[in-house]
Amino acid sequence: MKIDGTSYRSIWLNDDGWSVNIIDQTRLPHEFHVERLTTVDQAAHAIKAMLVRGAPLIGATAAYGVCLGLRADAGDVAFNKMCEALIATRPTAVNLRWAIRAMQDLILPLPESERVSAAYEKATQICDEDVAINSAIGDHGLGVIEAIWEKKGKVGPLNILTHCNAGWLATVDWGTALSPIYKAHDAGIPVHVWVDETRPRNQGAHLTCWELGKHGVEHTLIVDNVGGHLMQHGQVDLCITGTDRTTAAGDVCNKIGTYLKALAAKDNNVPFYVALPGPTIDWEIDDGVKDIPIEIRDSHEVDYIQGKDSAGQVSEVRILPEESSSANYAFDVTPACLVTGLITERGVADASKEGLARLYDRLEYKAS
Ligand SMILES: CSC[C@H]1O[C@H](OP(=O)(O)O)[C@H](O)[C@@H]1O
Repeated sequence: MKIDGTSYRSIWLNDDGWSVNIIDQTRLPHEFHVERLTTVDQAAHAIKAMLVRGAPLIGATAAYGVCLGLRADAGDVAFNKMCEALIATRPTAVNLRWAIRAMQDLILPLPESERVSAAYEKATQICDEDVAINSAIGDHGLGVIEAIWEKKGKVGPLNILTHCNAGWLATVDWGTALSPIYKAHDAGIPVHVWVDETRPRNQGAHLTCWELGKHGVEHTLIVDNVGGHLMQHGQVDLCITGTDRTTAAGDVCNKIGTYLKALAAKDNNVPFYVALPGPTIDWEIDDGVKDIPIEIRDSHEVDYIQGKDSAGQVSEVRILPEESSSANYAFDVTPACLVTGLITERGVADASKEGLARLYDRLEYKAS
């Protein structure tokens, strides 16, 4: 996507052909900083500390992390060790496991002399495929938006609520939940986005607002608990969120608070769509609440909030008493029954085993 007229992806190879550039998302929106990764440990840290985040981008960063690690040591022992270290960075987004498995399937049968070049080719392919997938999600999501816009009598603006950041910063480009919004904006539909700030790391305030602003999309930041009120008063025409892992039965794991938004949407008959790239589907499980590991992150993220003060200095301040403790659950699971539809690169699927199996030619999976 464009930043002040310059096109960027969220991750890209340097001119040296081997080191990897990322946008350090922990510094946005107040500072745009490009971080250069030269080792697998730096890639692992970037994922764990959320310099990069978002399921597809986590997968892409892990794939390039393998490339960087193989440059240092292409032997089996080192390779298996780096794969374990990358997998251990964050437990919920399935793209991380998928990307590492793809690299293992590719690399292990190869002689050491061929591993580095093959890994870079695969990592580049993963990134390019992600961009194509997300653009296609945007096209199919545009159809959903156009239908709701039509039904509304094309009386603007079309109010869309989103949670966290599932924009181009969460992927290599285009984004998932925001891709249909960008396409609708570019098609001249007057979209307005309610942006959940998304405590505790405020990906909505820091990242989604920044992205939408750079693309000229009208938006309003809201605190996380406002969404239900807006829906009760007819101020939300549809919700679109991302997902970090969706089960074969259509249960959706996404940033903490998504489930509550889906409940409010159901109660107010507001369409609740999830933008879902194929690599984010976990075909090995059906029950998301039971089987998806929910990341519990350091309480520091809850206890402190980051911002820029009136002197223009970026710092963080503690928001609770020293003697109080906090809990930091990073994701929750929205059962398929609360999801209106899954917007994928192949089309819009019902949030069901049958819906996904049909769309992904896996009809041998019988609805359980
Ligand atoms: C397209 S994946 C976006 C997804 O990832 C976010 O989680 P995190 O920022 O912790 O990586 C959030 O769940 C978004 O919906």
